[in-house]
Amino acid sequence: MRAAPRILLLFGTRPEAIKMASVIAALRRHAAVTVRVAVTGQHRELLDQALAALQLVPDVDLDLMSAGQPHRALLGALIESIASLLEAERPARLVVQGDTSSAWAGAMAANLCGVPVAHVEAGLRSGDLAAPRPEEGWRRAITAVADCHFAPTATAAAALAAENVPRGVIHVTGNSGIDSLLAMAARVGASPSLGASVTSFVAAAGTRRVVTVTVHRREKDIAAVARVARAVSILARRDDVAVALPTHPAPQALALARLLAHEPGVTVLPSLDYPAMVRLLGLSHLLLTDSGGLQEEAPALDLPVLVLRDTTERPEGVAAGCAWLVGTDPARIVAAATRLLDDAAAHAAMARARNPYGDGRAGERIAAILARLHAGDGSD
Ligand SMILES: CC(=O)N[C@@H]1[C@@H](OP(=O)(O)OP(=O)(O)OC[C@H]2O[C@@H](n3ccc(=O)[nH]c3=O)[C@H](O)[C@@H]2O)O[C@H](CO)[C@@H](O)[C@@H]1O
Repeated sequence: MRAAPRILLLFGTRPEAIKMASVIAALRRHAAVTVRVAVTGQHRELLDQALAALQLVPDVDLDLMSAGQPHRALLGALIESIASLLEAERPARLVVQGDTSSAWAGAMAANLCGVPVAHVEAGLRSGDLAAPRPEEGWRRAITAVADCHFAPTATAAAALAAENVPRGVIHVTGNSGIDSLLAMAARVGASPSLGASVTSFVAAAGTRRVVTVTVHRREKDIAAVARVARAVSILARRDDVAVALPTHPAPQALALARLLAHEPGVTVLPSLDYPAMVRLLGLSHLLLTDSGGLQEEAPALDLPVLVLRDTTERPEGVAAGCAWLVGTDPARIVAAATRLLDDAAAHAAMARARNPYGDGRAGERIAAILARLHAGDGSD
């Protein structure tokens, strides 16, 4: 009797868990493959919060994060532990997602061990190795060792083709983050107790319009964070606005929270669990962010987004009219936000623009391709 080939999915952070969840669920419906899930624990607390919200239980937990660990020490530990895991598990394929250090280390360890790599969310490029660093470099390195590339959009597929990745191994699937978002928005809509940690903020906001702000990119220097803080403090003084500031363990997010903690119109929230974040986004009038995942999610919820970065690897949202790239200049941020707060037609045009990131079925498409690729490779 032939054993079904194993597909190992590996990740370590909150956004990866959110974007892998639908791929894992869809792959588990294919009897021709055995699905194994391993987590690195790269961002322990936020990962665990997301796993719980998604009802996802990993088969293996490498638990590699430790307090005060320098990033380069984490990278070494990741390579060592993932290579040992691959030797023990002997999967037919490793699947990684996006651009985190866990994804990079997984792809490099698999290359070392001769395990083929599939990359979910392939082909994103800012064109600048320094923004975001290290993610832009990690993406390019993963592309170099993968032999199966799941591009979320035609733009991402074209970026891969321009780097000479053969067309036959590039698949345009949509972004799997939209699958999880739509599923979670439906769950949150049906259950008032889900994501209840934002309820008191929402009650206090009353009739004021909610402006949600998140900043956590590690390449942002403190001066850039201070510029964003200045812009947010000006917006928060409007009597028709309530600013929600969910934090993050990254120093940039903590610095922004410190700078805005005493502004009366700003509510600093802890890092929200995924249902609470989805509830907050659903109630927001405007989103200001440097997050990658939030740039994708906002258009699917008809929420205009101002991107607090100078470049983005997600030009589709800007081209579709769902997002404006505003950088970190306070005057520019305030002018854009003021326009969207005061000009209902401008806000409506942005909210109505078509979401370019997917239809909620990316996980199904990715799973079908992986199952087809490995259906014949069982071992005796
Ligand atoms: C450079 C870059 O763009 N890199 C991205 C990066 O991550 P990111 O920038 O998207 O990271 P975050 O902002 O942390 O996550 C976002 C998710 O978290 C939810 N959320 C947010 C705040 C909160 O309080 N509670 C929550 O639940 C939110 O709804 C959303 O789903 O890694 C990904 C994986 O490889 C890549 O895809 C991706 O390119």
